[in-house]
Amino acid sequence: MSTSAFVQIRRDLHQIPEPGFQEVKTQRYILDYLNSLPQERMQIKTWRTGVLVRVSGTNPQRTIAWRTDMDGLPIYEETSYPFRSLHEGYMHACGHDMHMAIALGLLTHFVHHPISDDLLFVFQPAEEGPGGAEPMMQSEEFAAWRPDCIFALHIAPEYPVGHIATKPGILFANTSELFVDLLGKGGHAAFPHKTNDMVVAASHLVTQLQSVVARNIDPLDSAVITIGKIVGGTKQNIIAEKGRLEGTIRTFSMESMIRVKGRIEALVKGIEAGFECSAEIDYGCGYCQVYNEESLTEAFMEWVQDACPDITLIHCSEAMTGEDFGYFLSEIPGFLFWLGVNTPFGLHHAKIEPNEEAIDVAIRTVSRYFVYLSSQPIKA
Ligand SMILES: CC(=O)N[C@@H](CCC[C@H](N)C(=O)O)C(=O)O
Repeated sequence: MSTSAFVQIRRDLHQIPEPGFQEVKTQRYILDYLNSLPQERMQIKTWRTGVLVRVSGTNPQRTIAWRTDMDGLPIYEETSYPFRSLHEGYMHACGHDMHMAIALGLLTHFVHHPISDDLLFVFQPAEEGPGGAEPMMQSEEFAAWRPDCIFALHIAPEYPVGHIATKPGILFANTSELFVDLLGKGGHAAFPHKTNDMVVAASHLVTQLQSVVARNIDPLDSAVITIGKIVGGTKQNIIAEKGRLEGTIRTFSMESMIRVKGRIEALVKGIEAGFECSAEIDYGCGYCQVYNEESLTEAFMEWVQDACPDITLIHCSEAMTGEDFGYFLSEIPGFLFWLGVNTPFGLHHAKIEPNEEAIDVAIRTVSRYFVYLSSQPIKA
């Protein structure tokens, strides 16, 4: 199959972004594509809206896994693409369409050119939330095919095509979603003294939250609190009875995560007292850090340096991004790397247009890496 076929696959998938655990059309698309391939070496299972595909090797000593995420984001697309999202209000703005096309490209390559080891392709739902990796790992379907090592990539808008960036050890942060619901007393805009205004309370809370990272976390450690959504009120002359903040917390250490949550809880109590309202905190889903297994990552970086003259390797720093791929890495050795896609708009931006040439770069590099890895003795 030619490279442009996987660009077309990416475009097809780009048009049908779906929220976590609702990737029904995406799963159907993947299954239909798999049906078009020679079946002899493949075993296929579904798990919820995910797909697991085992490609048998010629003389397997181990199982090497490749994981892609599948879900889209609630964003109104603003790209210049003729193949824009057909699902209004949803967009593949985090590159999962690129990731899936790359995974299908790799899978197709190995169906036609098997290596000695078995391969497992993991199409995992709900990376953006509520998190598909952890329950998928606990599933019977995954357990029956549990791999010996696992790898993944994530597109990186800031790096040129042909650049790969990673590092041993921690690459992405621990995350926790954050939802705060405030309940006060609504009323007429002209009589604020008879109400408890939750727009004002929510505004104070957003401002106070800015002090947590600045004043409660060791400056040599890192943490982020982002409030990405604030909801409150119904009309310009009605005082809002309810307010809601939706955000996310990122930390490198679990100690900082506990500290941040403790401070948020204290500030929310202060808001309850100060604004005579009640509040509820919900931490939604949380992901553990992405920790790249040191020896495999170092060996991969050396291999890229020595064997891939077409690739520029970047030794990057860790980032405050989250990824539930961290759950796989908490039990199975492997790593994640950034793949340069050279676009001025960042991840989660309505205008992001990753350079599709990166699809071929990734298929070429990872397929060569798996051939290399499969030729290496298994370490005791
Ligand atoms: C790669 C990436 O952008 N991942 C997401 C993961 C989000 C997890 C969860 N919904 C949260 O917001 O905490 C990210 O935002 O880093």
